[in-house]
Amino acid sequence: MLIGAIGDDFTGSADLANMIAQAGLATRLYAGPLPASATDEAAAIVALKTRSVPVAEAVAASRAAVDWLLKQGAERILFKYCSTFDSTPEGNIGPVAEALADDLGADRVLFVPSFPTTGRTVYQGHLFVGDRLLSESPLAQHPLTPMTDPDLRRWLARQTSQTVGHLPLAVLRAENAAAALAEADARFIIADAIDDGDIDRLGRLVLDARLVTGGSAIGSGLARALGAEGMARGRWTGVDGRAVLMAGSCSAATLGQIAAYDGPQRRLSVIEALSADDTFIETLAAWVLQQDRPPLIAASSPADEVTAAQETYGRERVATAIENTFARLAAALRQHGVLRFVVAGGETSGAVATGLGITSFEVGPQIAPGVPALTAGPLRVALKSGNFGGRDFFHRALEVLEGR
Ligand SMILES: Nc1ncnc2c1ncn2[C@@H]1O[C@H](COP(=O)(O)OP(=O)(O)OP(=O)(O)O)[C@@H](O)[C@H]1O
Ligand SMILES: O=C(O)[C@@H](O)C(=O)CO
Repeated sequence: MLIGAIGDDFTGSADLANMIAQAGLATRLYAGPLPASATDEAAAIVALKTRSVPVAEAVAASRAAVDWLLKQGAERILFKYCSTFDSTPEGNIGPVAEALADDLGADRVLFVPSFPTTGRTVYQGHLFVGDRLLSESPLAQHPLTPMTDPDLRRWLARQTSQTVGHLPLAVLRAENAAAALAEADARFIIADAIDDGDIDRLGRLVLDARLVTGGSAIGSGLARALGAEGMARGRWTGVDGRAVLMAGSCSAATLGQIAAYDGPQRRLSVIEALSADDTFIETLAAWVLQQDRPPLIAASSPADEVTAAQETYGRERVATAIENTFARLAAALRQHGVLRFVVAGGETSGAVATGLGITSFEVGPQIAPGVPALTAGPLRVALKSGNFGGRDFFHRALEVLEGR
C-alpha cells in the first residue's frame, strides 16, 4: 500500500479518494467497520467522522485507523482535512496531527490544505477562498467551525503545543527547497501553494515522509510523485439500473443544483422526517419507484428555514431525523432494486452509506472536482460535499454512474 490515508469527514475522504485515483493509483475508500485485511489497492482511505467531535474522540479514532493502515502495509500516512482548514481553536487538526506524528516518529510534518482547482490557496501562510481571505469567506460563519482567522500559522498554533513554522512560496519554488525544509526549526510547517505546480513540488518534497497532512490536492501531488500515472487502474463499468437522488445539504451550491434539476422532485419536510415510520418510508419508496425518470428527494432548505426548524425542534434532533429518513429510504430502495444513488451533503452521504450497509467502495472516474463515482458490489454511488459540483451536477452524476 503506497498511500494509507484517513479523512476527517465522509465526502472529504471521497474527495481525497478521487484525487488519488485521478492521479492513477487504484484506490479504495473504507467507510465503516474496518475489515480484518484490506484489498490490494495501492491507496486506501479510511473515512472518519472526526472533524467536529471532541478532541480525545478524534485522536483515538484517528490513531486506531492509522494503526490499521500500518498493519495493512501502508508505506506513508496522509491525514486529510478540509481545504478550508475547518477546525476550532481546540482542534481537531492540531491534536490529531500531533498524536500521529508521535506514533509515526515524524520529526517534521507539512500542512498542505491548498486545493487550487477549487480556489483554495495558501500564500504567506494565509488561506484564500477564491480572491477572499478565509475569514472574509462564508466559512467565517460556519455553524460548527467558524474560520475567523486566515493566518494558518496562528490558527494551528492555538491547537497544538508543537512549534509551527512556514514554508514560503519562494522557498518552495527554489532549487534547494528540500534542504531549506530540512533545516526548518519547527516540527509543524504550513506550506504555501497557489497552483498545481506547487502541489507537485510539495508531493516530491514529502515523498519520503512518514506523515503528511492536508487537503485532497496533496494526495494527487504525492501520487504523481510516486509515478502513479503509469500504474494500472481498475476498469470502471457503469450500470443502467434504477436511480435516485437525495439531497440533505443546504449549501448554496446544492440549492442551485436542486433548482437546475428538471426530473421529478419531492420535498422531504422536517415534520415528515421527525415522524417517519415504516409506512411513510414505504410510501416514499413507492413514489420513487413510480417515476419514469430518476427522482430527487430533497430536505434542503435556505438558511433561514433551517435556522427556524433548528430553533423549534433542536439542531441535533432535526439533523438526525432527516439523516435517518434518508438512510432508511436508501435501504428500502436497495431492496426494491435501485442500483444508482446520488447523494448531496457530507453527513447525509455518511447516513446513506450506512443505510445501504456499504463498508468500502472502489473509486471510479471523476464526476466533478472533488466527487468520484464509486462502486460497491452492484451499486454505483456518488457522494457529494455540500459545496462541490456545477449546476448540472445531478445529471452529470447520473450519466457517469450509468457509464456514459
Ligand atoms: N430543511 C432542513 N432543516 C434543518 N436541517 C436540515 C434540513 N435539510 C437538511 N438538514 C440537515 O442539514 C445537515 C446538512 O449536512 P450535510 O453534511 O449533509 O451537508 P453539507 O454540510 O452541505 O455538506 P458538507 O459537510 O459536505 O459540506 C444534515 O444533517 C441534514 O440532515
Ligand atoms: O477539502 C475539501 O474542501 C472537501 O474535501 C471537504 O472536506 C469539504 O468539507
